[in-house]
Amino acid sequence: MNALAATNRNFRQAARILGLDSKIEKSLLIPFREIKVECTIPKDDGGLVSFVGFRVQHDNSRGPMKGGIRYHPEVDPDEVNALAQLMTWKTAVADIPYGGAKGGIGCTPKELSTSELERLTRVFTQKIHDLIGINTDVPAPDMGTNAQTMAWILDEYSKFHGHSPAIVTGKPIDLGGSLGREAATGRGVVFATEALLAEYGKSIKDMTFAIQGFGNVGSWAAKLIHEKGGKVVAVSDITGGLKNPNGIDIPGLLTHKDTTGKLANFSGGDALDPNDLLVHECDVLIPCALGGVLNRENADHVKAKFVIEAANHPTDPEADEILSKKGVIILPDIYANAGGVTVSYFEWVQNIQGFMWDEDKVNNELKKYMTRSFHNIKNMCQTHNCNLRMGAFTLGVNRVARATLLRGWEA
Ligand SMILES: NC(=O)C1=CN([C@@H]2O[C@H](COP(=O)(O)OP(=O)(O)OC[C@H]3O[C@@H](n4cnc5c(N)ncnc54)[C@H](OP(=O)(O)O)[C@@H]3O)[C@@H](O)[C@H]2O)C=CC1
Ligand SMILES: O=C(O)CCC(=O)C(=O)O
Repeated sequence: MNALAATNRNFRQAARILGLDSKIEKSLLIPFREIKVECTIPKDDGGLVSFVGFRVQHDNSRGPMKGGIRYHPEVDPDEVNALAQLMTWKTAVADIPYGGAKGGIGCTPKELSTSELERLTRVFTQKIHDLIGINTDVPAPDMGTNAQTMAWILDEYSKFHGHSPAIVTGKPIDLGGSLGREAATGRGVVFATEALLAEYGKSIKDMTFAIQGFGNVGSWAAKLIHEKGGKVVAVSDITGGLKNPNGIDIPGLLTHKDTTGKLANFSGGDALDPNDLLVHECDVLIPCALGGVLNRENADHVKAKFVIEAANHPTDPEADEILSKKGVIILPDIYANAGGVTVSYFEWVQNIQGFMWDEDKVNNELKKYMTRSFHNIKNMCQTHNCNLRMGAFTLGVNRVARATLLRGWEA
């Protein structure tokens, strides 16, 4: 089942639990707008190369649409659609005044030079600049993009609309980015994990962790877990995996990845086949890379007792069912990774106010939002006798449906 079919299925199940009117259900399934653009750029060697870029704006009933832009070879319209819809439920679960959107370009960023990436980002921005805006649709980083990508979008957008720092979040601090945004998704994952473990009388220091992906989200999650006394026993990126039953030296590994660009060849552990990371012995598994990685092929072999979905849509519905039957507790993506968009919201607020918060304020507010959402999800689980994924979906869908109804349909 592809990401869109899986996301639609979860949404429909939540709609059924909530007894949602079928007309509202249908209107929430159809995205507000789907944009597909051709992006041709000159290569450094003088040749031309063409890419396809997407921006799907799913829903704006609760506020401007919000979501990252992904650069990855597997970006396709269905996946972007699913990720945009997930953003709508995520912003509603976090109770921040946004709708949902997502963008992407089908490319392999590691095969492009910095100048080629800059040209590609600028061409994409030229094609969509009149369809995004600080009160309509605010992009941010996702897989394969970063603060520099946001700086190029800000600059290109500002050529058409005047200086507009609030047009993107996750931008460099020097251009109005928020302190704490770079770490926010990983930090939110840690706050979410703490809230979940507390329900079982456990804390991070009692647990062993396996983390798939060591980019923005995975590396920050690993660092913060390590600082809290948790034992990270396995990690992986595209280049390979690493295991150490006594706990990996995460600060050392971060330095190694910074210097070499990869996890491979780090001396503080044994090599691990990256495909085995998800079924490695641990208490808590945190996928922080691609979608669909937990599926019917591997779900039955997962050893973890808890799965924290830091990636978007890492668990397909078949795996969801297998893991639930095994008693594995899954903290769903639309809550677990909401720390990023929550601090994006703080960044946007700071840009609009023209006033910068200090990092402690950002982190303390983030903890408040993550803790409050966890308790709201738990209440939905109790009310509807459902698991955490359906608790989060019903919470988000209900808020969006209420906003949609209140706004009405009069032309
Ligand atoms: N950035 C954010 O604020 C947010 C991100 N997310 C989600 O978190 C996930 C990760 O995003 P982010 O950290 O930003 O992305 P990055 O591009 O910074 O990092 C992605 C990481 O995944 C690794 N990776 C890719 N494919 C594989 C694979 N097959 N096996 C193992 N590792 C792999 C990459 O390896 P390598 O380093 O070798 O390239 C890299 O370490 C995505 O699902 C994203 O949608 C969710 C909310 C917010
Ligand atoms: O920070 C944001 O606006 C969006 C982050 C994102 O793309 C996500 O949560 O999946």
